[in-house]
Amino acid sequence: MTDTEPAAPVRETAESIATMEIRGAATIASAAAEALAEQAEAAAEEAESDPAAFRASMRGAGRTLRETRPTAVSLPNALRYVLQRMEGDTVDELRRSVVGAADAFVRQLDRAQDDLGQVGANRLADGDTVMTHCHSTDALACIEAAVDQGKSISAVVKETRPRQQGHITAEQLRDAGVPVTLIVDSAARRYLDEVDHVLVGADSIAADGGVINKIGTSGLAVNARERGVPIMTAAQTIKLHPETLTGHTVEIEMRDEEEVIGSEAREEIGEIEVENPAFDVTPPRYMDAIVTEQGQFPPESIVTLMRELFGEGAAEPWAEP
Ligand SMILES: O=P(O)(O)OC[C@H]1O[C@H](OP(=O)(O)O)[C@H](O)[C@@H]1O
Repeated sequence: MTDTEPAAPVRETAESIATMEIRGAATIASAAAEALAEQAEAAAEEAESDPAAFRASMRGAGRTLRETRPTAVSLPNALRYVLQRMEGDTVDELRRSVVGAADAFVRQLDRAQDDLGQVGANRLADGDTVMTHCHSTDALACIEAAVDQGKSISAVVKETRPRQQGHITAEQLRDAGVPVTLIVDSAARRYLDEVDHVLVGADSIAADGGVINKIGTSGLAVNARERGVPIMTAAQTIKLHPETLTGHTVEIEMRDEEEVIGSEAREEIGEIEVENPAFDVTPPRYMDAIVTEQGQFPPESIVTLMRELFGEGAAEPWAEP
């Protein structure tokens, strides 16, 4: 480990996030916090009695993790939570503060998901069918809580091209005892007449209530509105994007074309332009509710909660001083 190179656990976590072996906004946040805790242990040995070296090493790890994927704000919010709580005069004090903050962050994340699951479950009635998009642990928490409340829930699960995270959703819902019908994305509108709710997660929520989620969410939301089917986003407050309070937009990740068109098909078709945006923005007017651990909000009012939680702005404690 050198000044610029973080310890192995951070490098491995960063690589796994970039390749989407670790994916899903909440899971990414929790993996990043845990990697910082491991970095703190390694840096404490390396830095011995040099607090400045320890701090520099933690900032470097933060930068490596931050650079993996751009859209899910839960990642920088996790790094902020942990690194802003790094305090102490000695390396050992600094180490303990980082490990403690990372641990508190992960516990808070789990609790928030349980709490928002209860709120989301209250919106679902016994006998309801829910349509899902992609794979969101926050969204699944709502269905699982409804099932725990004794409600009978069925699901229509969109496969979610190009990475087909819908398969994970289908498997997990089936294992939770929820009858599942898997459909291709383009069949969604046809099935909207058969569902009572659309339920999606979020990677980021903007100050105007726009929901940034897996590509295809905005089209689904417009169709749901046209069919009169309510659509909700399940999102812990770590998905609130503080930079949008000051007018910044959320960067949409563009992924490799290989996810859209494999090498064989590419060879057959020949030269052709391919684009692969991973996310899109659903305007607040097409979303009925944002369900968080602090209750449900009309999208347009989420800015109030955002100011309360992130009003001090979007610090970058991983930046070089
Ligand atoms: O935090 P949870 O609710 O688990 O997931 C939130 C969102 O993260 C995922 O992104 P990706 O699959 O990492 O690109 C999906 O867009 C999902 O809706």
